[in-house]
Amino acid sequence: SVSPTSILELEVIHEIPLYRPFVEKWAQVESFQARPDDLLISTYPKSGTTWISEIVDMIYNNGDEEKCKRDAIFNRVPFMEMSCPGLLSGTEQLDTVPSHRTHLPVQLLPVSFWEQDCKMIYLARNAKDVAVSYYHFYQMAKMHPDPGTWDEFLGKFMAGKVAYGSWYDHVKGWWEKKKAYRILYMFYEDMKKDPKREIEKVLQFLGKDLKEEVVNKILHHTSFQEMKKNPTANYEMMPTWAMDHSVSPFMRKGMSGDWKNYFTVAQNEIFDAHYKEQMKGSTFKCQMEI
Ligand SMILES: Nc1ncnc2c1ncn2[C@@H]1O[C@H](COP(=O)(O)OS(=O)(=O)O)[C@@H](OP(=O)(O)O)[C@H]1O
Repeated sequence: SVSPTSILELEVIHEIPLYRPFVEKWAQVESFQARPDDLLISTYPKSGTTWISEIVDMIYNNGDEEKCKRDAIFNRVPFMEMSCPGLLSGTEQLDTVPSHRTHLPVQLLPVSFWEQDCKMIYLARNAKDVAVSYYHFYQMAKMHPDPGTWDEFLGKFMAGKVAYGSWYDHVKGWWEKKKAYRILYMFYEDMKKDPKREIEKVLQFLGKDLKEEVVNKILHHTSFQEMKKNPTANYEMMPTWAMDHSVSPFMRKGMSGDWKNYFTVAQNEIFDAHYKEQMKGSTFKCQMEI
């Protein structure tokens, strides 16, 4: 039988596969006017966007947890290119907030962000864990086409035939841009290893000085365990027609190295060879586990 999700297909815009409703409202994204003091959080999907967004909101609110529970994370740090019938689009929300998030590759980012020289935080996560997390997300978030089997999905991921295209091009594109723009390039694996140090890097980048007890509060509030049970951080405030947490929770495992539970030995060998080829010539380095 054909499930409603399996009849959805991605559109392609400037060679990047993307959700149809986003593409239909593309003109609004392209013409978006960033302000010089806007902060942009940029990631390939499933790389820890929600985690770094919660950290940034806690920093802006000086570690006040109650203030950070004022609304769902997807409204506190709006998703720039998001458009979905029945929900406020990202560009409609952006005027009222200091920080935005995007999954766009560099070539699709509205030019105003470059022109205004906005500060940007890019967060990368190793490709294998991203693929596993994305596979689960494809199943629970209803705007996706049917991912097929894990093996089929992994093939699509490697070929860049998933929403937002190639992980390899995405991380490399932003890696190059950081040479010329104000980009703090972070890694999910570093955040898992030493979250306090990484929060301090963000503070420094934003020119914020907070007392150690406040930093410790941010650390606690943004841990996986706390965010998983926090309805304003765990996406349970999304309507169930958009996300079904009973299929797979948005806050799934929050660990590094879960790919080992999914990749077969053969898949891993093929993946490693392909990875080497794709990342050839780049100085980008990422830990596959911690
Ligand atoms: N606090 C914290 N600590 C560690 N890990 C965390 C945290 N918050 C979210 N996550 C994990 O991040 C994955 C979701 O990524 P994104 O937020 O980028 O998803 S999205 O692209 O915005 O849909 C998803 O990863 P997986 O668990 O591997 O699926 C989340 O569990």
